[in-house]
Amino acid sequence: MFSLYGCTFLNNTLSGVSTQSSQRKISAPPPSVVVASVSSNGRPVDRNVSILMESTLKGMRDNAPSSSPSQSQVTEIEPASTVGGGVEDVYGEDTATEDQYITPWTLTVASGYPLLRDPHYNKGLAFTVKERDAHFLRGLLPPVVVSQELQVKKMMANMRQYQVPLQRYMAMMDLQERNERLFYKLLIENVEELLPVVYTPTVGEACQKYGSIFRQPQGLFISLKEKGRILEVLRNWPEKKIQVIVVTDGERILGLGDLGCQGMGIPVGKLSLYSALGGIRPSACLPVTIDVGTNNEQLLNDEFYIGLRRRRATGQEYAELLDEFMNAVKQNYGEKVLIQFEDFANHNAFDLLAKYGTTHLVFNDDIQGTASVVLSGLITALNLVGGTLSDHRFLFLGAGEAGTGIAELIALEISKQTNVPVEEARKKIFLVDSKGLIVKSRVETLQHFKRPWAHEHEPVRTLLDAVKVIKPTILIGSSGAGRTFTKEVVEAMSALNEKPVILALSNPTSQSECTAEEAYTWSEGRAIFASGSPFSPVEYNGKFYASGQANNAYIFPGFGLGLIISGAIRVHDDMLLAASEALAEQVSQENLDKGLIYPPFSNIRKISAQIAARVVAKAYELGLATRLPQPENLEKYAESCMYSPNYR
Ligand SMILES: O=C([O-])CC(=O)C(=O)O
Ligand SMILES: [Mg+2]
Repeated sequence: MFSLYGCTFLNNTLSGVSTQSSQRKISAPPPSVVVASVSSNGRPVDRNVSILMESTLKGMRDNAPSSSPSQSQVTEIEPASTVGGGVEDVYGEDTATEDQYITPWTLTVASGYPLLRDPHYNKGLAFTVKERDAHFLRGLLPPVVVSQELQVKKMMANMRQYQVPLQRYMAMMDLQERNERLFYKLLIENVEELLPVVYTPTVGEACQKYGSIFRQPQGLFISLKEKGRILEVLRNWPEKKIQVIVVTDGERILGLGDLGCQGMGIPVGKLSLYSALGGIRPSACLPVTIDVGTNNEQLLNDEFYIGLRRRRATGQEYAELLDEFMNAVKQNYGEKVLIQFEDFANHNAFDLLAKYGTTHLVFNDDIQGTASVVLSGLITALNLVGGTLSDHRFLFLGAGEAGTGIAELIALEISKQTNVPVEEARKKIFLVDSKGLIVKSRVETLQHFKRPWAHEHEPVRTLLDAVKVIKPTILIGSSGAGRTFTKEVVEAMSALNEKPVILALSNPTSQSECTAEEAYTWSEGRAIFASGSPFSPVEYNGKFYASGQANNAYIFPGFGLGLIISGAIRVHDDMLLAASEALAEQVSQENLDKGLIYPPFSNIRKISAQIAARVVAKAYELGLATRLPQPENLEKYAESCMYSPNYR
């Protein structure tokens, strides 16, 4: 028996080793990584073989200390059926299941050329001379050996050459497919510059053009054609130890509407943030797009469209596919896998969250993540505008997932702070939808998630009129409709308030309710402004105004990390409140002096660790954590669990 990177294996004789040209026998000089397997009895390799192989790899890949000398050690692993212990993940859990151990197998090792094509292990020019010899790379690379730091510098210089944002996006995706660690190092070290590339606003354009730019699968596509076979589809994914899934059905991609199957860019982007900002291992992340068709005529007529060419399934057909997916996920990955719902349309998002919130570890980023980020920004804004939350009046444009999600979390916080029932707290919050102010007389025709906001009030048709009669101190845009905070609206807010708080949350930039420049100009520099997508600092009357990015990217990576490392089995609203408070505490006096209500993204890993620590603490307090015993220093613990992109 021997130990490799914390995983214990039994030695045994190997037979039937493959000798394909790209693979070497196990007795060859030091292998780089184990990547392929064949059956010892000549039968074709079946799935169970690769499952164990891949989990084994995960152990090697993710658990290895960076200085581990055993990287070039020859590895012998017993036929799977007799391996007892399974593979421990980073949190010390045995994750392999019985049926992963049934087929006898042997292994071959990849080295040489295929190693340079494997994004998980490729280091490009950073392979040292010793590594080049050990892994049969001599001559395959030019002589120079460079550091990862120099690679980052070169990539950033290249990246800055591209004028068109979508070219930068594609360059980043290429890098992710070529050298994963370099991709994450680049992203982490240049987060403020690259976030708008891999995330909003550019990811929106990427989704719109996904059919044309599609090169490699970056996630799983589960369409109606896979009905009855979703478990099988999940098992086709090469990574087996999944901890976070971001899933969309593409019906409401950012504020861009129904992009069908091309919504895949969103789960891919969100999960790269999970790793870069929240430190979740890339191999533990699974992007999923459920394709039930699209009602987007333009896509249906686009010859490059990559999805099902049919109108959206609804009702039972839709519900059954989703149900099969949710059950298959639990069956395949256990109950502690986090499923993040992303960019579903309102008519499904609330129902899915309610339905699976009691049986799965689920989180809706658009309802809950955005709410937590906005509440945090408002808690911080109180330092600039004075008063407590309950002293303020809130007006929303948009009564969908984000609008009602934020409104509810604000009401919960007010209710907690002032000891009034949440129904009472809701009365300070008004919402306007496409038909005007949501009021009692409309209640019969309202969707269920809008009903708690139907207050006694006379009908009001427009946002401007609503501002005039409600007299809000805080105006929040979450409608997905761009340029709806007009000059008149911002001026009305500024006439009512010395420092109007204006949040234009809709994404991407084209859908923002107003620009930073408009907010500062029309309010004569008095607005406390933040937006979902980033804006550059604005000069007004000789003074520069920077604005914050009120985007759920501040919360979901750390929130998810907290859920995972505590072994949480359910999400609870109190965890969202804890996350909001943790984020608010990260805003410094210096930030506040500049009118910023969010901390800079450059500190995001530290911020995520703080958020995770608070979520972990809350999970234990609520009895929802399963990892025992509770770690002592939660922040240190969270940091110690975070993925590092440095080469080993
Ligand atoms: O993706 C983003 O930037 C924020 C978000 O969840 C959305 O707009 O749907
Ligand atoms: Mg979203």
